[in-house]
Amino acid sequence: MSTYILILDDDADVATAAQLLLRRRYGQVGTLNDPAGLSALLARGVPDVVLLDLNFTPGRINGAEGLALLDLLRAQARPPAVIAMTAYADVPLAVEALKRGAGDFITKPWDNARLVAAVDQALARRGAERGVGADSSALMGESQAMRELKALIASVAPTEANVMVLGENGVGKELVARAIHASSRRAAGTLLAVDMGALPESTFESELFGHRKGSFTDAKADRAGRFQAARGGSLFLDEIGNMPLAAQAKLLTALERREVTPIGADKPEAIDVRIISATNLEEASLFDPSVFRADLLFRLNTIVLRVPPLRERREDVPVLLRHYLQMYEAQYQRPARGIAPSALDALLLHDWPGNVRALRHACERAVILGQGAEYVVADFGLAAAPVATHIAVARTVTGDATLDAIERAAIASTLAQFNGNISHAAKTLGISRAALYRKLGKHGI
Ligand SMILES: Nc1ncnc2c1ncn2[C@@H]1O[C@H](COP(=O)(O)OP(=O)(O)OP(=O)(O)O)[C@@H](O)[C@H]1O
Repeated sequence: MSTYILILDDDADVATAAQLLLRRRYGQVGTLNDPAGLSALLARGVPDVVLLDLNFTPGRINGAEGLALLDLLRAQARPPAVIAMTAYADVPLAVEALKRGAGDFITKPWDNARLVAAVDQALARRGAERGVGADSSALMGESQAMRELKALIASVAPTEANVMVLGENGVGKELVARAIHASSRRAAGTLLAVDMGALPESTFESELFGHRKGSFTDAKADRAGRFQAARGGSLFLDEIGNMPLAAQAKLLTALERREVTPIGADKPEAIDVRIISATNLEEASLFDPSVFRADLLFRLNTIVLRVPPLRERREDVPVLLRHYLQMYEAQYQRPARGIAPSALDALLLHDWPGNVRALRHACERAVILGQGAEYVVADFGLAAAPVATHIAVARTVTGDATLDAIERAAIASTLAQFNGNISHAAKTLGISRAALYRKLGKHGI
């Protein structure tokens, strides 16, 4: 999850200067010069930190408009950390902003080091806030598979063993990595995530191991690599299966020697990180030497955790639906609604090829688009669900797999497949429309 910082300032030059400064350190840094665009921007995603000019509109220096924006930001379901800014050393306004929930206050023109320190502190505060709720919201699900996974995490976390997390896209591998780090002895350090699949080969060494100023044309200053930056913490190497073989060799050397040599440095530096890696590759591919080096695999997979796809733990679907629907209802300030029974059946039946991430997106879509008193199947925008596992679903829904329960699951699934179109569903099921209506009545669908 990358950091998203927003700078709200009507002075485009000021906003751009802050953006250039912060972009060197943080993930995504956006600017907004017109406060009218704030609501639309928040609907697309709430930033982690907002730098808010309190004297936003030229000519209005009482700060009322800035404070109104601050209220809007603080009213979000997961409010961003706000750093208030003003061109005037206006102490009463600063105090008012702090009272209304701004976490910090700086005056313009700012000192770069002070601004960066303020953002760092804001992120740390937000991380701490997130941490409190995270344990309950992270890794939800009480299926047998999830309970076993959580038990494994609890026993593996306190060790220093390298862990490899396997699973399809969107199953929650990064959440598992975060849970391991959070319960480890390194929890006070950072967990730094690196997308190994997205690292270009040309910058691989510089990114991971760092470089010395002047060691190549773009090396304008010394730069610490991710290994050094994660010192005392954990390094999450994501998409490890997509690394080119040459890069694998360099990573292996670093892990074997437990040291890295920044480009242009004359001596190596010791590393102090725990490696948690993840891939969505099938295990068979990992054992294929043309894809992955066996010696590197051996270094990384001291412990292997497998996160099962959602279709193998359908019992977790209702709790995940509830969680994400409630989250987006709060975020988009929409009324709380229940799920129509036929929609729940269809959601349980769905194979979720995109796993929890896809379920989360489907919930967001339903909250935004849903118009009725309850959410219906069409709100979730599912692709036609393959009718594969009626028996398993019937068991999940009713606790047994009687012919009746299986029939109900098959009907619900087929209806979902055709977005509720009775004629199409009846034709596919090989019964008349009238017969289908009777069965809908019988099953209360
Ligand atoms: N058990 C869970 N409980 C709550 N949310 C979950 C769970 N598993 C996954 N998610 C959510 O689903 C999304 C995808 O999770 P995550 O990024 O951890 O998956 P991933 O396996 O690392 O994905 P990828 O392979 O695409 O990198 C995130 O928004 C995450 O919060």
